[in-house]
Amino acid sequence: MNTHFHAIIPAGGSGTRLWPLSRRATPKFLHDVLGLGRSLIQATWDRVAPIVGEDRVWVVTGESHFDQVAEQLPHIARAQIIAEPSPKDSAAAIGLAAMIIAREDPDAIVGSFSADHSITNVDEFRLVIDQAVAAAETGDIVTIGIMPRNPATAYGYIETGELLGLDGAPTARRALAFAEKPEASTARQYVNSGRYRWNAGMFIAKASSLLDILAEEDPPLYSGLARIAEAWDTPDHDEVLSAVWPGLEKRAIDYVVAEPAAAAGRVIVIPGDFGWDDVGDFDSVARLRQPVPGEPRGVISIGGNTDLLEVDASGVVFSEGPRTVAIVGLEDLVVVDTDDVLLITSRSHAQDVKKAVSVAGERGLDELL
Ligand SMILES: Nc1nc2c(ncn2[C@@H]2O[C@H](COP(=O)(O)OP(=O)(O)O[C@H]3O[C@H](CO)[C@@H](O)[C@H](O)[C@@H]3O)[C@@H](O)[C@H]2O)c(=O)[nH]1
Repeated sequence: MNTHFHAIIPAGGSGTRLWPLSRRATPKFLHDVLGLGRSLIQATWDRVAPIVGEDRVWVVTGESHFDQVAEQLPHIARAQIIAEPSPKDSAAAIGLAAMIIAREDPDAIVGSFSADHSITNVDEFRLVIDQAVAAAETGDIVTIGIMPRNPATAYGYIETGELLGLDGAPTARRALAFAEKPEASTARQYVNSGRYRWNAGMFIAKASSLLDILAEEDPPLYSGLARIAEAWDTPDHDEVLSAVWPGLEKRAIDYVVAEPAAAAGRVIVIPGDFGWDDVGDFDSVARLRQPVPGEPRGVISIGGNTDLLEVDASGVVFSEGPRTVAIVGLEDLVVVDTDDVLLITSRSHAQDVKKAVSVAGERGLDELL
């Protein structure tokens, strides 16, 4: 075990495509979306804590989710749950954690692992992360590239270049560029070329390298975070945080660190094929719950004490209540039954659920968001 390797789990995405299960007050990472008996953030902890050691796992989350995270992860030190006053996207979240870690451990290597992903082959994941840590010793930013299964438009793509022949990381390649969420036709070209991989949103790097790039690319964000990190364990914590945080720009780590580093030839990609999925929508939930890939079974029921009456039907039902749900003669249906919202859609429209959330927002139905 590399005793300088720390895991950062950013837990802040809104998960609107999994609404009304995922809400502002209880985002998707707090739910047992996959029916594993563990929420997505607990499953993330289960994967990364054995790799880095329990005392080197850090979570960055909204202030309002602090208690729920602490309750779900009883083995994390409360000082390692970094609470944000408001969402400022992944660059601020990961940057602040990296600064706080680097103050304690200047030789730290940090790896960011989303709180809401699914990985089915954990042994292979571990081997790939071991390679990533070895590659990070070069001082470059290391990312994981997943072999695309289809021309998805919900992911970023990484253009891969030559094999680097690194010690401890035999499959490492140079990453030439990132392309965030391309159009469908561009995504098809990428997949057909065989040179592109999905960006799994994992970045492994020396904290000092990551922070140097952040400082160069976005000086105001860097200096704001540096002020906060400096005051983190001091009596000035609250005052500095509330003075500086609201003014920070919302930017994703992909734009602030990964893309400029790739342009400077400083990103390494490790190919990873370990059953990765970002559990982005109900279609992916239904797929992940299939016992046999590609073979749909009847209706999958998750949560609650729901009795399910299914006749010639398939799809996925989430229910928080005791009501019986009957589905007759419908294929690939998605039903989510909560106290105040009933969502009915199909797996093929799963991406559009976020539009319902926008409509609810426009109508001022904030209590439903
Ligand atoms: N703490 C905190 N975390 C945040 C915030 N915003 C985003 N995050 C976290 O940062 C990670 C990525 O953010 P997303 O907003 O979910 O990114 P995305 O649109 O899915 O795209 C990224 O991930 C894809 C893979 O899932 C990539 O394919 C894509 O290129 C990109 O890296 C997630 O773990 C999310 O919880 C925030 O304000 N605060």
